[in-house]
Amino acid sequence: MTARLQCLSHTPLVGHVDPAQDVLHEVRQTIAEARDWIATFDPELVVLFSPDHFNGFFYDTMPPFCIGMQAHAIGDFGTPAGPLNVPQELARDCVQALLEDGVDVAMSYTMQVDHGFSQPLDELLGAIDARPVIPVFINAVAAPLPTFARARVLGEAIGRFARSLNRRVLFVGSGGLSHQPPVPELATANEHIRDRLLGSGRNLPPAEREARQQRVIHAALRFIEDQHSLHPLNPQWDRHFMELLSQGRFAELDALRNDEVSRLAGRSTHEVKTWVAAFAALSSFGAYETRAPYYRPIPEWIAGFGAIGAQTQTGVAVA
Ligand SMILES: O=C(O)CCc1cccc(O)c1O
Ligand SMILES: [Fe+2]
Repeated sequence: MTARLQCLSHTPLVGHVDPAQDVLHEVRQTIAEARDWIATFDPELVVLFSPDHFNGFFYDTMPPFCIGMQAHAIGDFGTPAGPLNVPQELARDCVQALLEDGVDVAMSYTMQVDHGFSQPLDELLGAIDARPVIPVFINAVAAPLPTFARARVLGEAIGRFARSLNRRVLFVGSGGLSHQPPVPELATANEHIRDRLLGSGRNLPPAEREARQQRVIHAALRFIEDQHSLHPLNPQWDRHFMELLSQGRFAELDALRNDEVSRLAGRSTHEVKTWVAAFAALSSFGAYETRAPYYRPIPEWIAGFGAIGAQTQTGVAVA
């Protein structure tokens, strides 16, 4: 009964607006090393926690959390498109176990996902369908948002389910850290954007998809020149957050307030709830130790960019 964890920032700007060669190299090394570490573990099941960016989930019915029984990546920004390898029976068992455990989640048999899911699968496992994966969506952009405490509760319950399987399980958290790319908000949206956020954005016409991507690319180019053109990255907050996770300080993570986090580190920082859920899941297997922490603010990617691995402590029996 063993489990590992890998958390990793994502950014669709890779290959569109890249940092200097040495930074790029450093990030590639970090990811390559994590990929090898995962391959050595040879996980039989992956549980991937990720947000969405109004590509698969909209305000027509926006769940705080949703588990996919089947999922399809749209391939935004040139990320891999196509079906994920979701073990449907197992995903269904997971939903049932959560409901019986007192954690209500939504489910989807037609889950549409974006770079938040496809990028870590591709980078860490080699392809989006390389290994069986249960995709777990956490709403990180459509206010009002779930709390940090509920992300922790969700993670712990998924961890208990995973532990009952007696398989090698890898938990992955995708997104963060501090950042605020130009993701629209319902409160300030014009009529057209509002319509898109309410659900008509599910399958954007190609020209509008392209315009949307160009908007993000241009925001990144501008952000390199002026780091106040978007909410500034906050390395200090990011490092503190990674420290809390490393040390398993879940009470302090629970106490993080959504409005405060948005104010300090940017609205999309809520993506880090995927990290909280992943670490909470691992904590259900017992005490853990972290490995290979990486952090660097990368304005080219509009991201406080981080990575960290963790595994249950060797020699510590799980009760
Ligand atoms: O799809 C979008 O509009 C947002 C893209 C995006 C940009 C930078 C960092 C991210 O984490 C991210 O998701
Ligand atoms: Fe994101």
